[in-house]
Amino acid sequence: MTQTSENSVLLEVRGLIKRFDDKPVLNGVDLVLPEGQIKMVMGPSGCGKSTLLRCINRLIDPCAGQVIFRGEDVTRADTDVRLLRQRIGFVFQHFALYRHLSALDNVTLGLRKLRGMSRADAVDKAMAELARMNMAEHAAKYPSQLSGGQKQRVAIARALAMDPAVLFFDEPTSALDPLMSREIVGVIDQLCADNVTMLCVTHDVDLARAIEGNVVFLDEGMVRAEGGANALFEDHDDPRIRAFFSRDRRS
Ligand SMILES: Nc1ncnc2c1ncn2[C@@H]1O[C@H](COP(=O)(O)OP(=O)(O)OP(=O)(O)O)[C@@H](O)[C@H]1O
Repeated sequence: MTQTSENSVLLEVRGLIKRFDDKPVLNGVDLVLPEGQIKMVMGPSGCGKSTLLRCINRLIDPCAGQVIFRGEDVTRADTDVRLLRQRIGFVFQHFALYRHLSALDNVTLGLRKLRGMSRADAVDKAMAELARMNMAEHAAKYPSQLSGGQKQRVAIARALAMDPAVLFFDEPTSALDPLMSREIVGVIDQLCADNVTMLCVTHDVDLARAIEGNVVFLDEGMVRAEGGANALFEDHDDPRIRAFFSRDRRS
């Protein structure tokens, strides 16, 4: 890990509140993500992790609080939501690749449709990102011909190809067997070394430990603890946090 703590702030969440039909889900979440760093969001099922990601990229609107993205309040009504989403690369648990497109065309699609790139330029850019993910030799294959780990590499290449300011991961290893999970842990570790800014929702204790990133522990819609992954797991004095991690270790 070569990340430093001196970087400027890319994303700041201030007092974020979200209710669904009067049911509180986020109860005042604060979070700071410096440029070039990774933050892992962990916590029990239903504590609001995905809701937090969706509020930040305005797939849903928070009830109160602010999201400051490179100094700009993107919760304002006049925010250019399309531009905001272009600055956030999203990597999903189940890859979300188009089955009828090759790995290469899954990556070129956004470059051509959203960026208006020529086919030749899009292919150059896509091949560079696939090579970065060690997937160049599989570029012509369709998702059904790829392993889960390879599909996730293509999904990451697709997100990176759009030159996002930050990558959001929503459970990037949950759909993978242990061997493929380790493969993706290696990829994320490499992105950390490359100073890619990342916000990663995960249940995967092994991922959080291996990456040694900063962990935000969310419970009942609030940040209950924050710190280095290994320190939180081993030394935290809150029994709920210890219970969470010991339960995960057995699963
Ligand atoms: N669109 C919605 N309408 C109503 N309730 C919702 C909606 N989206 C999420 N919720 C509720 O909000 C709570 C938090 O959901 P969320 O998916 O953010 O949790 P999570 O921490 O990501 O869970 P998991 O770890 O199981 O994925 C849950 O009780 C969920 O049922």
